[in-house]
Amino acid sequence: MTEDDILAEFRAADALLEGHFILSSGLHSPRYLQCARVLMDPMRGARLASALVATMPRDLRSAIEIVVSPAMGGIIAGHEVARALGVEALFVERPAGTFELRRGFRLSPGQKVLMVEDVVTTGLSSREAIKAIEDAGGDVIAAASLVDRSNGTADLGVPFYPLIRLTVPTYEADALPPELAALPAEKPGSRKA
Ligand SMILES: O=P(O)(O)OC[C@H]1O[C@H](OP(=O)(O)OP(=O)(O)O)[C@H](O)[C@@H]1O
Ligand SMILES: O=C(O)c1cc(=O)[nH]c(=O)[nH]1
Ligand SMILES: [Mg+2]
Repeated sequence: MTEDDILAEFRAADALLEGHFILSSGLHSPRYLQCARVLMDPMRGARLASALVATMPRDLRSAIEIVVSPAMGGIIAGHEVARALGVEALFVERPAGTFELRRGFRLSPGQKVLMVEDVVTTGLSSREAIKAIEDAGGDVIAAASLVDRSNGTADLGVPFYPLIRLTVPTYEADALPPELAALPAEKPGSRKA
C-alpha cells in the first residue's frame, strides 16, 4: 500500500479531522487522526493491519509471540495486527491512571511482545504501555502504530514500525496561534487530565 492509498483509506472513513483538538499529551493541534473511524470497517482495518505487518522484517514478524495494545485506541488496531501475524492480542488499560493487564490476561516470562498503538504523538502512552507490559513479564521487541505524528521525535526505546508518518503541527496551550485559539477546543481521547 502506498502513502496515497493509506491516506485514501483515512479520507474514505472521514478520519482526517480539522478544528481545534486537545491531545492526550495536553498539546493542542489543528488536526486529529480519528483511527476509531478508520477501524469502523473491519475490512479496512484488516487491509491496513496487513500493510503494517508487511513493513516489518520477516525475522521480526516470525519472532513476535503476542500483541499487546494500550486501551482504548490501540485495541482494534492491535487485534487486526494480531490477526495478520497469526498470534493472540491482549490490551492494557488504566482504570486507576496507570496501564495494567486485567481481565485474566497474562504474559509468560520473557514472552516476545509487539506493542501496537493507533497513533503516536509524543510517544508517552506507548512508553507507558511498554513499561506495563515489561512489568507483567513481557519482552517488548518492537512497537507499531497506524500513524506516527511525532514528526520524528518519539523515542519508544524499541524498533518502531508506523504504517504512515504524517507531519502535523502541535502547540503548547500557552502558545496557540490566534486562528487556533479562536476555535472551541475538543478532546476526543479518553486519557484523564
Ligand atoms: O503519543 P501520545 O502523546 O501519548 O499520544 C497518543 C495517544 O493518545 C491517544 O490515546 P488517548 O490517551 O487519547 O486515549 P484513548 O486511546 O483511550 O482514547 C492515542 O490512542 C494514543 O494512545
Ligand atoms: O495525540 C493524540 O492524543 C492523538 C492525536 C491524533 O491525531 N489522533 C489520536 O487519536 N490521538
Ligand atoms: Mg490511546
